[in-house]
Amino acid sequence: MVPADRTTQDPRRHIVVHYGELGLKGRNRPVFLHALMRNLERALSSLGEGSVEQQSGRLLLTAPESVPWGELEERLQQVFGVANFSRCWTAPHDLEAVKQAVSRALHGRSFASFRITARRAFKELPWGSQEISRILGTHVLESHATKVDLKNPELVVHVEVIPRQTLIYVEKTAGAGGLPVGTGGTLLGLLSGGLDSPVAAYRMMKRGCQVHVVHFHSYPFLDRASQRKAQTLARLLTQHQYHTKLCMVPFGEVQQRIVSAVPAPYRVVLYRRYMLRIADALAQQLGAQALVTGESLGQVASQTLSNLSVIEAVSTLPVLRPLIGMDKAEIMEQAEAIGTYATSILPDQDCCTLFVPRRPATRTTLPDIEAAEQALDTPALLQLALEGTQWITCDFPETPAYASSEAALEA
Ligand SMILES: Nc1ncnc2c1ncn2[C@@H]1O[C@H](COP(=O)(O)OP(=O)(O)OP(=O)(O)O)[C@@H](O)[C@H]1O
Repeated sequence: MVPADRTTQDPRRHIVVHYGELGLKGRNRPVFLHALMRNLERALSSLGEGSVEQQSGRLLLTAPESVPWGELEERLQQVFGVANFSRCWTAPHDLEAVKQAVSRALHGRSFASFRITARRAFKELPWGSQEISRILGTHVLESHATKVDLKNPELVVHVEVIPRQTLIYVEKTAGAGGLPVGTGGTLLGLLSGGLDSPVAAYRMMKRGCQVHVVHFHSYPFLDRASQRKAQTLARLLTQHQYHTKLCMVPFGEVQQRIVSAVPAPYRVVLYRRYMLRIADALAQQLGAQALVTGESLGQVASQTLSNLSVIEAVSTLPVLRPLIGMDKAEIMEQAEAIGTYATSILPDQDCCTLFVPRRPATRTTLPDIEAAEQALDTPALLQLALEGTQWITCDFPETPAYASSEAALEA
């Protein structure tokens, strides 16, 4: 069977992108559209010369014909703000040309039944939607052994008449939904090597935020496994936002001081409070407006309501917890769907497994915890961690700078 696109003389692939929630944005819509167009350009930037153009409530993309459709599909499915997209064929406002474009779109396909769905975003033409459907329906019946089925067709031929041309497409691929990254502000996500925090970061990216990430590790007390996982996870997340800063914070020394000065049941809450203090300072440097964690109510001892409020009391920024009401099974399902599951379940020793007490306190109070912290020199601990922080930049498509920072970590 000859692939459909071989018959066209046009050396470019055309793609029509429909956006969902963005269309409801009223007078702010241009800002959201601009961000979506910029993100689509970035997503396709390494695939050769192409273009992204806005036309009448949809976006039209071109890419070199040599790029396999599967590769384009994979890239476009990662762009937030896209409701669906389709490979399309274009024709001028001329019915004979439209018929030819329909033939090109259907070339090599066999289907038992079909329907034409015509829409006009441009009404200054003599033919209406019904007439277009009738003429093109007859054309398809003449060229294919098939029948019309308006209710349950095997194939839907979409025809959209827009001001400068007519678009024809037959298959829609669902997009990622959400809002374009860059429209919701900047956040700093606390990224462990585990299952929950990458999902939390993803959910905020889907709402249009740029999420930089911070990972706390206990090297050289523990090996580098958690750092490698955090780096792989940051790289996976970068496919959706194109640029991520990953801060690697040495935390082992801080933990040792906590262990030596504070009653064992309080350790985990104190670890978290110091993580948030450090993250808060890094967020200020990054211009981030809030922190994000993968906490979910009741999942472990540090995630009871009383402990969560004692922990967040140290942050000057809002602490967002997009997974707070989700079950572990739901989070795991999401991790699978976004491609982080396989990395998250790789064995590692998270820094918080170091010196974990047998019976962590599940109901701490702020006065008790603040009294316990009196035994610690908090500014000195923060300085120690911040001075040792390593900054890694992840870009998508990947750059040599990323490869070199990764090599440095391996050393
Ligand atoms: N080593 C770490 N580096 C960065 N953030 C961390 C680290 N450990 C924990 N966190 C943050 O604290 C949250 C709660 O961690 P905790 O270990 O209590 O729960 P968890 O359910 O195992 O989370 P996760 O699956 O994300 O590791 C994490 O979701 C993450 O946002």
